[in-house]
Amino acid sequence: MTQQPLISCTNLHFSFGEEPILRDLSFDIPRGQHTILKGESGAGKTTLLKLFLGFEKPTRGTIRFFDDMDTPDIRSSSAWLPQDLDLGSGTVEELIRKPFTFRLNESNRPDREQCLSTFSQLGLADHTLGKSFQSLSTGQRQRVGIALCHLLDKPLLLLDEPTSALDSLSKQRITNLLLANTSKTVVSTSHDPFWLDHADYTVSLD
Ligand SMILES: Nc1ncnc2c1ncn2[C@@H]1O[C@H](COP(=O)(O)OP(=O)(O)OP(=O)(O)O)[C@@H](O)[C@H]1O
Repeated sequence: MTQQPLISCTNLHFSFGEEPILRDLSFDIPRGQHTILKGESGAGKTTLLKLFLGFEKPTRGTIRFFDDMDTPDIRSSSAWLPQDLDLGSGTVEELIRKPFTFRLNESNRPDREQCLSTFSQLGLADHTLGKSFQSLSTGQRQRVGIALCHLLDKPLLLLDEPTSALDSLSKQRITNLLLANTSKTVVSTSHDPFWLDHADYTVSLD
């Protein structure tokens, strides 16, 4: 029996003003799999993730979330890694603890050992926790964001170009951390041949 998808898009259109971005897209996001949205720069990959998150609304067509993934709830059920993540000012530890102060995430609040273990799996030194987030390199910021997505432990991960600033060892580490868990649905955008090799499905926006 074919499993019900987690997200289903039907005849999806999206325009910014007069500028059409997405035209008549229909596809499913299968649960427990890694789907990559691919397409040339400007094709609308980030925009599609924002439509999933409800930050933008389709001009026409529908996005249907199954099970507990109702549209108003999508942000509670997902961890989002934006491109060029900026968590603000403060130490890495202060900033990654912040989302766990919300009632929604309280039950997943990690202890220091869990934070350090996740950091270590991503090749981030222990002392990174005490550093100012603003002082980190782009690749370190990206890995801190990935650590946070992992620690939030949500059923859906929405990752915008998660490997764009990373070397091959870091890419492998992310693959091991995020893609080994088949209970999670991962949707990412990418141009990266290494990451594209780790897709179960791809959706082309070209
Ligand atoms: N807020 C906005 N207002 C108007 N146009 C926008 C806005 N955000 C994005 N666009 C336009 O929508 C198009 C798609 O942008 P998007 O960021 O989704 O592309 P992308 O496929 O993720 O590109 P890249 O691979 O370069 O990150 C681009 O032409 C962009 O200029």
